[in-house]
Amino acid sequence: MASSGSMHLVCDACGRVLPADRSPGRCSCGGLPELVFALPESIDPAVYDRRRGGLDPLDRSGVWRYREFLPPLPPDQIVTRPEGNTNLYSAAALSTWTGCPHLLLKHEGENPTGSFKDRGMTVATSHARAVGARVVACASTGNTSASVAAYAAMAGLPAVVFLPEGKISAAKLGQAIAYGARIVQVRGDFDSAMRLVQEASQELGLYLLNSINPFRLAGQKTIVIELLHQLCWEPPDWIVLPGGNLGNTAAFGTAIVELEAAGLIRRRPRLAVIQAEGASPFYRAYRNGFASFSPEPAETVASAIRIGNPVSYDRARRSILETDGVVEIVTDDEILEAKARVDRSGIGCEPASAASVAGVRKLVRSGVIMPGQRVVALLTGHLLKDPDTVMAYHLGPEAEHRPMTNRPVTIEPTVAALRGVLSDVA
Ligand SMILES: Cc1ncc(COP(=O)(O)O)c(C=O)c1O
Ligand SMILES: N[C@@H](CCOP(=O)(O)O)C(=O)O
Repeated sequence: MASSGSMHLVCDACGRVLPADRSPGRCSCGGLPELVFALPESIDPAVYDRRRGGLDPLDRSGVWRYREFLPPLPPDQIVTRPEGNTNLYSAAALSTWTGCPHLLLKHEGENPTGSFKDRGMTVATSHARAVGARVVACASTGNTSASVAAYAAMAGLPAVVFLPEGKISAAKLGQAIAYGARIVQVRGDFDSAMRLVQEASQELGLYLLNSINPFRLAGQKTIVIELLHQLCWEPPDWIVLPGGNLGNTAAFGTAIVELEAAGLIRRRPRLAVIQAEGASPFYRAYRNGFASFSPEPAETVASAIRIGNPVSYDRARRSILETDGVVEIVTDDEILEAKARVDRSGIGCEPASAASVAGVRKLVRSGVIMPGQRVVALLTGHLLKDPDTVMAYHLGPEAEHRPMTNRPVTIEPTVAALRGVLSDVA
């Protein structure tokens, strides 16, 4: 690989050097591969302002613009749409509902395939191409498979995606089908699909594109880098994000430490990771002081974070410790109400994303987040990712007990009939 000389992989458990010229998998000791490359000791932030307005395809990407924090890969192998450049929003109704006046929402659903996964996928797929991978693969609750399928198609690589049968949204399945991935439905949950794909990638030589792959995490660091750039390098007090397989939690901690070391920020924002109550192994470990960790069966309406054995548990624990972070849980009802409110604000998101907004509200109510603090909550996926949940919320059997519901009406094609249903507004 032309420009990989200054990069290598080490096991984060035993320190062994691992090969960087193939799919980065677990070390034989079970540890996870960590990327090591030269990071900037200091950097003039003006370089990023200049690149933001540039025409170079790498400068236009909200990932590759920050390439000083990415592993060196041959530019001619880079697969990019481009990604990132996602907006920060405020909404008065959400500030009121959460009790957090200084709340911003960073919408990662604005990425090319509708979720944050594209930020990691551009880096990992480029590495896969640079090392001559023949087939790429992932296990997925839906978003990773959509992103893998799209980036593999752009790279001209076959993709195999392992999905828990019947457990991902039709919209996400439709994306993977449309982009041309080979779909393998596994009888079991996401965690069993994840186990299978790790075994299969070793046995069959598939290049693994899940977040166990540190090139994925390198790309996902740019969510934090870009948001701090948008805030003129003045960190918020909190960054609040949903936690599933915990790749983002891992990547965010690394990004914060690296940005501080490079002199771009002078203090660390705290991370608050929000899990669904029914899929909360990380929360349980946090509550026992990280003394032990046990995987558990997972169930939640937020299918994207229906994960009971997160691969990046150890990395994420480090991020919480390094940022004085917290982990909290929210119920499915809280997630659904938060989603309805984010949707009604005109911003919209998928259910797992709304966990972060529900989490802000809970953390304000418990006094962990102070009302005067500046908070950025991450919206991880687009509203259109999960229309089934929208329909169930607004039209399903529970609808009449839910806040913010919106039921379509059907009328005869006459103005008189219309008057009858619009009398409160027209
Ligand atoms: C929409 C969405 N939100 C949140 C998550 C959780 O992110 P992570 O696995 O990085 O914890 C996922 C997938 O895992 C996701 O697809
Ligand atoms: N929600 C994820 C689960 C897999 O996570 P990954 O970050 O390890 O790929 C998905 O969309 O599949």
